[in-house]
Amino acid sequence: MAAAFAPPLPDSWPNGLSSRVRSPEGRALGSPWPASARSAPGGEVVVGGVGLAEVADRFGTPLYVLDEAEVRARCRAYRAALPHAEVLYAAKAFLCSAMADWVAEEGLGLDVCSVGELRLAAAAGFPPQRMLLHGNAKSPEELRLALRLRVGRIVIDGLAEIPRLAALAIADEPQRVLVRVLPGVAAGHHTAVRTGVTGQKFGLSIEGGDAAEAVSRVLAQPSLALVGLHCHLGSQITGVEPYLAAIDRMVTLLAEIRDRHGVQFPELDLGGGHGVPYLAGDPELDLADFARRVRERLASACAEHGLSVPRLLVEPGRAVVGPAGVAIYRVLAVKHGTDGRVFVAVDGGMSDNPRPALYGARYQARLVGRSSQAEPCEVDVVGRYCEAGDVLVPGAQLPGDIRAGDLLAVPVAGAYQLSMASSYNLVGRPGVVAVRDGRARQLIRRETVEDFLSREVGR
Ligand SMILES: Cc1ncc(COP(=O)(O)O)c(C=O)c1O
Ligand SMILES: N[C@@H](CCCC[NH3+])C(=O)O
Repeated sequence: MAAAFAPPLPDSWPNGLSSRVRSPEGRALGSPWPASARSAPGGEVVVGGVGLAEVADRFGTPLYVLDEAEVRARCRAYRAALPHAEVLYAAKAFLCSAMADWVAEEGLGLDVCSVGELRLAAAAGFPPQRMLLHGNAKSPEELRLALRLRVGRIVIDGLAEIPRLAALAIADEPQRVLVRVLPGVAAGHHTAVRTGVTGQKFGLSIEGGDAAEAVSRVLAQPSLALVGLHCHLGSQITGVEPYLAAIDRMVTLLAEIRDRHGVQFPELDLGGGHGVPYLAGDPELDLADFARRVRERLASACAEHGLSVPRLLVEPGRAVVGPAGVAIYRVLAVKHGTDGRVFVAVDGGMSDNPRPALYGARYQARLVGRSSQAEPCEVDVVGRYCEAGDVLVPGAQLPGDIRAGDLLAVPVAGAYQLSMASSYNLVGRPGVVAVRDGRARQLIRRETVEDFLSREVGR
């Protein structure tokens, strides 16, 4: 479908990383739609030059559409904003071979956290030297594979991991490692994703002394080369302040390490967590502001302690891929409850997007592929899974004549949806299609009953 002269959606504007729309207080406000999204005749919405209703008809629903140009633009925006830093895409947000290719071609590194992510990325040709392995419970298989592939860095997450990794690594070719520290600063959209403080399973605490102890033990291992410290505060953070507070704590620790061991590290990894808008006008992390203030604070904190400034590493996941994705569902049933509530049930739900059920995450939904003059009404967009909590968009505003067979598009679907999807009710996970320059390319096919049967043994 041609998109050349189609107008932008009413709630779409240059979004995310360009941050041209601001609140009266100067905060960056985002659009939930990819920058390429356009309205087209007949209620069609065009993304990457391709109509959403058109791809839904072609590939079936539920379907996840990824705007390749949006992913690439976001990678480039990171490199432009942080030219001296190393930007590693956090694969847990979403990974497939094409995604690995785009990220590699745009010059980012890759943060992986399992054998699966490691092997998929390596098979796609992603250079292991540009990968970094995370995990609070790394298996022996993971450690061995990471060492065999010679990944760029392994992030040590606990004291017990040090002798295990050191025994597997070779002193002649020391493995580069970082130590994951809890700076005592946490932020993010839900307690389940706030990881910068004690009381949760990740990292080594500063106050309790575990972080300093880990550094001493790693330095004593000839097969490990400690290149820096790491922290990750949480996910969906929209302000810069938590990162600045973390820098202060991390640099103080770096100075203590210098005083005790006489070493200075070349790297400091601030993790990911950069927030994106899910609803029109939501706040988002302003990347330019982040880049400027983080650079300044790191320089001033290091100067105060007489340290040389380490190279910055960041690990954004959601901010690279989240706004590039749109989920498309078909309405299967509309039910009018006796209490006046209207339930619009679609052919996906909590198995392809568990975020509303897990975190109360908010989304918006939009009718696509049909124009309607009907007055908007408030409905709950629910899924098809066997739980009352399977509500995708509570209180959605949709045309009053919404009916079975209609298509709904839910933006900001690129991160932590398919990567956390399940096979609940054996419905099968949706397929993924990449759109670019008016062309649609299937990246992942829909999961089928044959896939489930193929895993059964002895039948
Ligand atoms: C260690 C680490 N790095 C990076 C990320 C990516 O986070 P986000 O997708 O919020 O940028 C995560 C997940 O929160 C993480 O645990
Ligand atoms: N899955 C979470 C983010 C977790 C990030 C992983 N450390 C979310 O959707 O918000």
